[in-house]
This record gives sequence, C-alpha cells and structure tokens, in this order.
Amino acid sequence: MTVEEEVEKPKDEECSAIDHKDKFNPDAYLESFYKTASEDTAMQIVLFFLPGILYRLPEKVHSVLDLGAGPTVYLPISLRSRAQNIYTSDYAPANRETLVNWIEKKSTFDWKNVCTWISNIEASMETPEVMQTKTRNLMRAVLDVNVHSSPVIQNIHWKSEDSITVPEKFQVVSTVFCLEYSCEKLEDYNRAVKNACSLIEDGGFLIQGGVLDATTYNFGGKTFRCHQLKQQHILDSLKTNGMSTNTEDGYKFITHDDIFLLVSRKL
Ligand SMILES: C[S@@+](CC[C@H](N)C(=O)[O-])C[C@H]1O[C@@H](n2cnc3c(N)ncnc32)[C@H](O)[C@@H]1O
Repeated sequence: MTVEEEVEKPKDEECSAIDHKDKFNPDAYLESFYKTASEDTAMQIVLFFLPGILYRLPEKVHSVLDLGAGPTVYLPISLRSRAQNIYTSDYAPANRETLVNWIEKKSTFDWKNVCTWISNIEASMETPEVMQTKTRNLMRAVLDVNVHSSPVIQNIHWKSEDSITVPEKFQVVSTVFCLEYSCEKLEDYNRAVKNACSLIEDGGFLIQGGVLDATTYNFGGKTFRCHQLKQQHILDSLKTNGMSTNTEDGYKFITHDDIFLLVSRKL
C-alpha cells in the first residue's frame, strides 16, 4: 500500500432530510447521477422502465407537475409528446434556480446523453436538441414546494408568462426519489404521500419512483438520511389516499434491484 492510499478519505458530512433545502448541491448531484445515463444503475433502471409506465397515461395530458424534481428535467423530457402544460418544482432554492437556467437555455449541465438514452428507449428519431426545445416550450412554471406542508405549493418561483395561473390540482403528478428522501420516519412519509395525492385531480394519475430499503444516499461529500421504505408502506399509503392498487384500476408496479416505478390512478 502506498502512502497516498493510506491517507483516509475525508468523511461525508451527515445531513438530515430537512437539510435538502440548504445543503443540496445541484451540480454535484447531476455530475454524480446524470452525467451519463449508463453510469448510475438507479438512473438507468428508472429511464429504462419509464416509457413502460408512461404509456399507461392518456395520449394527451393537460397538466403535469414534477414534484421534487431536484435539478433534473428527464421527466418533462420523457413526457414531451403527451403533456400540454408542464410544471416543475423543488424544495431547495438552488434546484429551482438550476431548473430555470435549463428552461432559459443557460444550463451548465449537458442533458444530451440522457436525451439520447431516452430517445433510444422510445425508438424516436428526435435529436437531443429537438427533444429539449419541445420540452422547454411546454414549461409553464417552476414552483417552490414542500411535501410536508399543506398546501404543498408555497410559491411560484418562475413562470413562462405573467398571465399563467398555476392550477391547484394536476392531471398527472410525477415524483421520483423524493417522498422517501424528504423524511426519515414512516409517519412523515405517509404525510408526504397524502400531500402529493392532494395535488392530483379526480381520475388523475400519480407516477412515483424511488428506492426500497435505503437509509441514506450520498453525493458530493454529503450523506443524506432518508426513510427506509418498504413495498407495504407504498401500498398502504396509496390505499389510504384513495389511489388504485389493483391492475384493473390502472395500477402498475415495476421493481428491479430495489428501485421501483409505479403508476396509480386517483379513484
Ligand atoms: C434525490 S433528489 C431527487 C431529484 C429528482 N426527482 C431525481 O429523480 O433525480 C431528492 C429531492 O427531493 C427534494 N425534497 C426534499 N425534501 C423535500 C420536501 N419537503 N418537499 C419537496 N421536495 C423535497 C430535494 O430538494 C431533492 O431535490
């Protein structure tokens, strides 16, 4: 072993779920998980299974909210051919700023690799440039949200035009790696699901993705604690909130390597 190898790596800073607000570094997150879609397994699984979940939505969806999008735009991009109006959101001011920068074409992160991965899975011929332009044209607002508050929407951070009004409910709410990461206890997870479901119109849809059984995740020198999610927690919380959990009612659950994606309908 060389002297360099003996030097211990500095320990990650331990952060609680609530620290997402001020300690989340959007650049470090994107570099760690989205630089190339093939680098991160969780991301690869989500992008691979996403089209199989999204095709269960109506061909045209009038409004979509990506809840807790972080600094990411892969969900709006994946929904560009169905959605007519897209709203995105996050709890951390730095993430909301990163989302606005992408909408305004000032992004420092290049989404090309992720777009190429999405278009390969969709078997579409659109270039990353066209995919992003189409999506940008559908973006209506970036919202300040907290899934532990009621109402969830705290503020409008950015909107495409002054005349835009933000709906109280959406036909589709998507939320990936957010609800179980926003808290550390089951009761708090249940509250987050309740609040997320309150944003869905009757007959509308929840697209939920996440990770089972994790207690932390880390990037950029920080480890964030999270709720250790079990499949039963997901089912119980959907049922409690009047969401479908049967195939006949439009429920589909896909899981691989503890990563899951689901679509559920508000009954
Ligand atoms: C692991 S990131 C997921 C980002 C993105 N959805 C993705 O798929 O990569 C977790 C996100 O949850 C957000 N979050 C944490 N607490 C939240 C809360 N109370 N309300 C809404 N979002 C929250 C964080 O700011 C962060 O952007």
